[in-house]
Amino acid sequence: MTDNRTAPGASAMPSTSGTRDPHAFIAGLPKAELHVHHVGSASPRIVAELAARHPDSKVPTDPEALADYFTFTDFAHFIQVYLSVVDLIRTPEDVRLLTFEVARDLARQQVRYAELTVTPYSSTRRGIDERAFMEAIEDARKAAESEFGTVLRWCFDIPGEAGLVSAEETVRLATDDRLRPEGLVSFGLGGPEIGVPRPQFKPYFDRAIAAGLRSVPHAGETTGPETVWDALTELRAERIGHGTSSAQDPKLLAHLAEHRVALEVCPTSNIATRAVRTLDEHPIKEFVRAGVLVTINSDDPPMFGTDLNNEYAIAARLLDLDEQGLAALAKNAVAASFLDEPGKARLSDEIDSYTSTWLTP
Ligand SMILES: O=C(O)c1cccc(C(=O)CC[C@H]2O[C@@H](n3cnc4c(=O)[nH]cnc43)[C@H](O)[C@@H]2O)c1
Ligand SMILES: [Zn+2]
Repeated sequence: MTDNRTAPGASAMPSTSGTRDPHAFIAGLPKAELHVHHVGSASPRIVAELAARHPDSKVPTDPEALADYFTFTDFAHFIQVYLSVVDLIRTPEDVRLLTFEVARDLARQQVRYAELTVTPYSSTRRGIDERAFMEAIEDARKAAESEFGTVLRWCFDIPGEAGLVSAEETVRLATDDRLRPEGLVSFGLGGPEIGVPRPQFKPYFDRAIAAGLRSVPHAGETTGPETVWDALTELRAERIGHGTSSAQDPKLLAHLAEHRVALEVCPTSNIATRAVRTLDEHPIKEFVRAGVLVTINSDDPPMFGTDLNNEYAIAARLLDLDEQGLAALAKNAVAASFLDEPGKARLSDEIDSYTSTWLTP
């Protein structure tokens, strides 16, 4: 096991099962977020502002009503609600507002670097001009970096259930040199997995990879480990979104560990969409035990009533981590990110120096 993987119990510091409360440490810990959706990050504050611009929307704006609205019966219900929030984003100015405000919320949690999953198809098909869409996200990315110091990068994902038309549109937007945004680093696949086999997307991933993008599909969130194998062999995945069901296949876990294919684990999301019954049944421990590179992420934080700091606190409890263990987890995300090597070294050093200052009496 390399030193940037979490190894519960490997650290000399007292664990979170002792008296230490990890929340303050986590709040200040510099972090990278690798699995967080653009629209799924719209906080009640952002939703309220968008809904005020478009009062015909059925999305409630009162925070209490919104909490009820964001309670899901299953994954299909989650997607239905998700798409109602997508319907609130109608103009390039809405896109810019959403992106900039999402960056503000990330920066407040000491997220220094985030790969934000954006679904351009959902916006262009609703009539937003493609060039204006790209300009809006890029403009917000640059403004956020200079105002908050948080670096954003994009993952363009295919909304799988919308079919191959959406795959064609997404790969076109991602690879056309006149449109492709500077911040784009990866290509993904989201939405439901049941009835949406991964192999059909191979030609689109091949084109994206040929254009220099990294492959990060969702897989094994709501279907079995065979979907994760498909993502690896057909879509050449370098990281897996969720990958929860990998725990059912020891050979798969060994493969992920050997090839350093990181899992983007989002514990609260898995409970909210009913992919996993309870947090205590979450397979994160099995992943770590098998030597898989585990990263902690928030997915659609306001929709799931969480944020990245809370996901780290959950991981600390499930994995019995102390400060060193949490820092190792944060460094896993840096290692698995698509930052360049100097960027990775800087952020890892920042995590180390924060941790040693914190632990110095
Ligand atoms: O935009 C459309 O018109 C459209 C039409 C048909 C189907 C879809 C989708 O399936 C959109 C799904 C949307 O969900 C996003 N997302 C957010 N969180 C997750 C997750 O945990 N697992 C999978 N997908 C997720 C994803 O980025 C898609 O954009 C859209
Ligand atoms: Zn996701």
